[in-house]
Amino acid sequence: MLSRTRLLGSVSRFGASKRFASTKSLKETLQEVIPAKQEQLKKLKAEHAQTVVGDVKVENIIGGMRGIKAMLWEASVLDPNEGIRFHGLSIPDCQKVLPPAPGGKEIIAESMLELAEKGDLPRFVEQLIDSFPATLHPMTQLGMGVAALNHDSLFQAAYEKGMKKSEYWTYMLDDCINLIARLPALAARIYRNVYKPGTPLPAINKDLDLVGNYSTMLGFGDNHSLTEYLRLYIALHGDHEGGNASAHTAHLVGSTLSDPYLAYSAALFALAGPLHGLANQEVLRWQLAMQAEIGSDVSHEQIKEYLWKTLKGGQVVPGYGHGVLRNPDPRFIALQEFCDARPELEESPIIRLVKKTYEVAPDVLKEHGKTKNPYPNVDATSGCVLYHYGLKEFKYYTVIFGVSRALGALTQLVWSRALGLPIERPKSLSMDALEKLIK
Ligand SMILES: CC(=O)SCCNC(=O)CCNC(=O)[C@H](O)C(C)(C)COP(=O)(O)OP(=O)(O)OC[C@H]1O[C@@H](n2cnc3c(N)ncnc32)[C@H](O)[C@@H]1OP(=O)(O)O
Ligand SMILES: O=C([O-])CC(=O)C(=O)O
Repeated sequence: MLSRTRLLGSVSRFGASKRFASTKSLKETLQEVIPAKQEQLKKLKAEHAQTVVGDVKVENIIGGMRGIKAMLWEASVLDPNEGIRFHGLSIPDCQKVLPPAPGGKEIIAESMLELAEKGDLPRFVEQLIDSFPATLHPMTQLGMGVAALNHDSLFQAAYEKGMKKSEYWTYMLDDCINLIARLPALAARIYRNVYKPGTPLPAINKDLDLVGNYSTMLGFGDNHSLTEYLRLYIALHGDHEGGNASAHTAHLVGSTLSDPYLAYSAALFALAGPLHGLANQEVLRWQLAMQAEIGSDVSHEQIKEYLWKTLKGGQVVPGYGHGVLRNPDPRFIALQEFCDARPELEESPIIRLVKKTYEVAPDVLKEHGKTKNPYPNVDATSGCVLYHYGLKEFKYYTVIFGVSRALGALTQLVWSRALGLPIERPKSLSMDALEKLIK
């Protein structure tokens, strides 16, 4: 059962306007707010179906659809200069209004959904994960585990029985909550198998928040600093409007009425690319290689040289640049503030190196002259704090991102089904057809 008494942030994330404790379940709250959203969509269709809101240029077609306004996404909107807003709230706003876990200070992603009660994995999924070789990348394991959870999809079962379109969202919501609840056990099992084989996995503690449980199952339950950092990390990575590669993949696959397990599994494989979520693994690998080559106590000049070596080698500087943002990512700033507030992090060699890199990289990238955004994104710093606090296996970092991104991508799947959005199917063109169109 979902909590009837403590629904603050979860209600906010799913789009209701209330930001105070509610006695209603999430489903009851959604039942109340969905009709108004459906009405809003109906009105938009009836009154503005032909209103033009942007142009499509050839550069958009050949440039990965960058800049085209082409998706509905309810939970968050990204401004190129200010960064992400969740239901209108910036990251500092969220830090003011969302509650922490008991005994903690950082905001928690789910803010009180009692997910722990639903968090255990089916035995066959545990066996499946245990059968993978430790050499299989943790993200591959996560995607396969999530896909296998569709064995128990309520949405798929109800579809087979012939549910009505108006009922889609309720089954979708149940599946999405179950998936969010099960992700920590799945992700922690992968970590245990790959990096700590043979160690026991603690049972889920029904009195702990989602991330508190995740941290405990990872074996870091006594590490209060890391647990608090994970809470902030998972809250910040939850959503980044709809067009990013992982969220968009979930949306596309979900639009075929695939169940949320399949849709989110697909999203995870998009997140696993080095230009997207895997960049947090790449950043640490790159910063450690820099440290190994030039040391930790280095000058700006030495870092500049290393940056140029990377660029001249034809590689991207991981953690810098963005498809939409044109300023330093406010998630990067929030994580830097976390570091600045803790003396042990200020002293950490890897964190100092990341910070020093930030002091010179934008100017080097400007001089290099290619990237539209020479500033750091969230991945520039997210891994180094994990590393400092003892979670050193950086091939695992994108799994933590994957636990988080479910919050936004799955929220939208519920909205998409509640609003009856259609299958996604943009028009493609060959180069010949494009040239004909230009003429
Ligand atoms: C959570 C996230 O997903 S945040 C993003 C994480 N990814 C990274 O940090 C990887 C490094 N960054 C990048 O590769 C890019 O900036 C991306 C993928 C994030 C955005 O890509 P785009 O929108 O295509 O960026 P942009 O339009 O600025 O690219 C123009 C050129 O600059 C280059 N460029 C962009 N960022 C960088 C960078 N960090 N280092 C070097 N070159 C860069 C591009 O590769 C491209 O080169 P090309 O013309 O030879 O193809
Ligand atoms: O918005 C993007 O394209 C990439 C990103 O930062 C995210 O998905 O968090």
